[in-house]
Amino acid sequence: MKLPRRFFQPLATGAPAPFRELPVRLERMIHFVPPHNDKVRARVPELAGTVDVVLGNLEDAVPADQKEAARKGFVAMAQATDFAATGTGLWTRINALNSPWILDDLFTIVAEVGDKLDVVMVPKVEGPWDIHYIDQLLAQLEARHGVTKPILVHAILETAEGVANVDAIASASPRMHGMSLGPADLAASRGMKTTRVGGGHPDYRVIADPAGDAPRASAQQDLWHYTIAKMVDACMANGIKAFYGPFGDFSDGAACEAQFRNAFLMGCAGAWTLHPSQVAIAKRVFAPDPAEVAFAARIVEAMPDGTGAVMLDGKMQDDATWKQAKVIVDLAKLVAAKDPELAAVYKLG
Ligand SMILES: CCC(=O)SCCNC(=O)CCNC(=O)[C@H](O)C(C)(C)COP(=O)(O)OP(=O)(O)OC[C@H]1O[C@@H](n2cnc3c(N)ncnc32)[C@H](O)[C@@H]1OP(=O)(O)O
Ligand SMILES: O=CC(=O)O
Ligand SMILES: [Mg+2]
Repeated sequence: MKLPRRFFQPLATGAPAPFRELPVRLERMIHFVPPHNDKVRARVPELAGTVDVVLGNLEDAVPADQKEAARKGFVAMAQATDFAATGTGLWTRINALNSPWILDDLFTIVAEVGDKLDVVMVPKVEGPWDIHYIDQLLAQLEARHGVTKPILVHAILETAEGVANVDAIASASPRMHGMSLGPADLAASRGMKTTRVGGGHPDYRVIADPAGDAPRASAQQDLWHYTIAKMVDACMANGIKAFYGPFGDFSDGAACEAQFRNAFLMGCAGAWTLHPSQVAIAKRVFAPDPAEVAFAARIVEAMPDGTGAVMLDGKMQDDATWKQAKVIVDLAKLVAAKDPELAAVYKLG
């Protein structure tokens, strides 16, 4: 374990000091772009103003013979657009630590566009040792290339070992931005019997006790509840953010919305969008419900210093519900600052 006083020291001479607090940013969706696909890449300047984060994906879904093209495409798209002008985050997902591509990914990207990059998403993180490696390497590259803003690290939780080590991953470095659930790789790693990317499974259900000859009610359960809860606790305990990852069935918007909403209600800040059709879903889900915002605002107003007990519409409010209300009001303010339509609906001062 590193000494507490050394936790925030830069890991290389000349590297920027790590953030003490995460920058406050609205990240309802992390929109995946395949940078080797010229047609999709050409849409990025227009797309950038409509999503909270644009991520250039270099890992899975990029064929092995296109890895170099994806890396070059990412550099080109990072150079072509001023993401900061619209408050849009610029992220990349690098290849896994055991792949032949990761060094070229980081060496090229930090050298070429390190000053524009907000977050590096690291796949298949197994334990804190993976984060320590990336942390050190990024510090060396930041120092070499004069990058002045620290590049953050986002881990994908997608192996059984990673889930077992989730707390240690979340607290591994001040560079940690957050974590995303990777249901496809995690399902494979755990030996789960599904070919779906996220969402439920019709055979994962509970069944009511028999009652004579009546048909027995049964209901589908959430395969991801346990892991999302574990991830949210690990992240929030360490002051970083939790995200739901991909939902693979683009034809089932309702199921995507239900999966995203469960994650939102459980504490996640956002989810991945892999297709333009999922962006509107994420915008709808990861902004608080206007009626909840109005009620939360009444709680905050009724308890100006956040202490005591009051009744609102027959419901008891106290210091704890004031904190719940603050979560909703603070998020609504963040959304309103970016979305004039919701700002008009929320009517927050
Ligand atoms: C499962 C574990 C993981 O690792 S998930 C993360 C890895 N996967 C990805 O990053 C996939 C990202 N998405 C994609 O590459 C594409 O959406 C794929 C899956 C290839 C489907 O594309 P396509 O067959 O063109 O779909 P489509 O005809 O319905 O597209 C309609 C128009 O939208 C465009 N589009 C598609 N995807 C994106 C995207 N991610 N960002 C921006 N634009 C996108 C298409 O080019 C198409 O455009 P147009 O209407 O023809 O001009
Ligand atoms: O990378 C994401 C996953 O689900 O696997
Ligand atoms: Mg994966």
